[in-house]
Amino acid sequence: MAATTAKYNPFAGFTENEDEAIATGIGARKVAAGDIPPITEIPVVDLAGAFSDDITVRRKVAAEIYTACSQIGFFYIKNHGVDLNLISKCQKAGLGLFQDLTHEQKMELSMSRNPTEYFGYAPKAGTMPDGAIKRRMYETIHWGYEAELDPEATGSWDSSYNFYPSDEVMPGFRNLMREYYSAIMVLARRLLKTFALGLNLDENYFDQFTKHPNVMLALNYYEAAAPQNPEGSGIFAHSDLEVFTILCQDEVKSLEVLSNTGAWLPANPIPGHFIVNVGDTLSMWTNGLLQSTIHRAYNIEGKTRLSIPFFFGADNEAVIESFPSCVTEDNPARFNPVQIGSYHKERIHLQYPEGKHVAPKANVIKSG
Ligand SMILES: O=C(O)CCC(=O)C(=O)O
Ligand SMILES: [Fe+2]
Repeated sequence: MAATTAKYNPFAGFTENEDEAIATGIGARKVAAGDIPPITEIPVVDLAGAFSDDITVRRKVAAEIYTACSQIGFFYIKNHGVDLNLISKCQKAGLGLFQDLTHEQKMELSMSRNPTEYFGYAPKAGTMPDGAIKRRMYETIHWGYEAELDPEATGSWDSSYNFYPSDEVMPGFRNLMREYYSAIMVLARRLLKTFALGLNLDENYFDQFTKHPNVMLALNYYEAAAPQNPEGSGIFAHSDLEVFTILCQDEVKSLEVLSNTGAWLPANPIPGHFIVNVGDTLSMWTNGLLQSTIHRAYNIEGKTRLSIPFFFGADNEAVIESFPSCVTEDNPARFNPVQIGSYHKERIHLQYPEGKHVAPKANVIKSG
């Protein structure tokens, strides 16, 4: 076993200690040296070709993404197919949820009321069942998978775990967010095929692990904090746990990505672009070939900020075990296999201990 197996802690997840996150998280493993060039910026990929009917055009984009992911694990995408008008409507409505609803109205949607899943609203600091306070630097709301919103769904699914403000409280909000959810699922399914192509796998290779994916759409709301108080608002250094993340930022600069030089690279918003990053699951599946990179966001520009991350995770019963094609004599298996359902729950629980920690449901797809 390579030395990284002992050092890597798959549950480092969300620690408030940045040095610990960097030392034990899966991110930022390849240090610039020898034939690994120092990374000084996050590449921009034109995704139009990924939707082409021509496989050679699709392969070209896939190769570009593979390079970006093997070096920094983050890339911007343009021509991603999601309507820009829809995005700005969601950003406006999202701000409204945090700014216009009362605390009581938000708490009606609380994650702590969700019987089984970590979906719903979570305030900036959560009170845990044991009375302890969990420090978070942002407010958030999460929604999980609905087969109805997935172009490649293989069945229907109970979606009662998703809490939305009612139409009386926020007219049209639920429909709008679900429209965005559908659009981003189309993009996510396309990205999955593109990752597969870049790895020289069958384009549909990931289908076997993503029949009822652990997908989560979130709105993160960050209050304005003073520059001298970065921990007043933001998100601590971490790597994402899922397969990949598609992040929609507003115009406020905040996100930073840990480069292989040890420097924090700004990942400032570019209008009309999303940022995509590799999560721990994809990094482990590819035996570290693709990088799940540590990132953080301190909101010290003096403005409130809303980001819309979309996390694409795999099926509960799937196992994260390096793909055979990614294990070689030079790169022996680096990670112990983990089952996705329990891994997800344990990692998410670290960040949202007010959610109920019940055993993950098997991904039984209801027919019809
Ligand atoms: O808000 C951001 O820019 C980053 C959010 C993020 O990293 C996360 O939710 O995992
Ligand atoms: Fe993240």
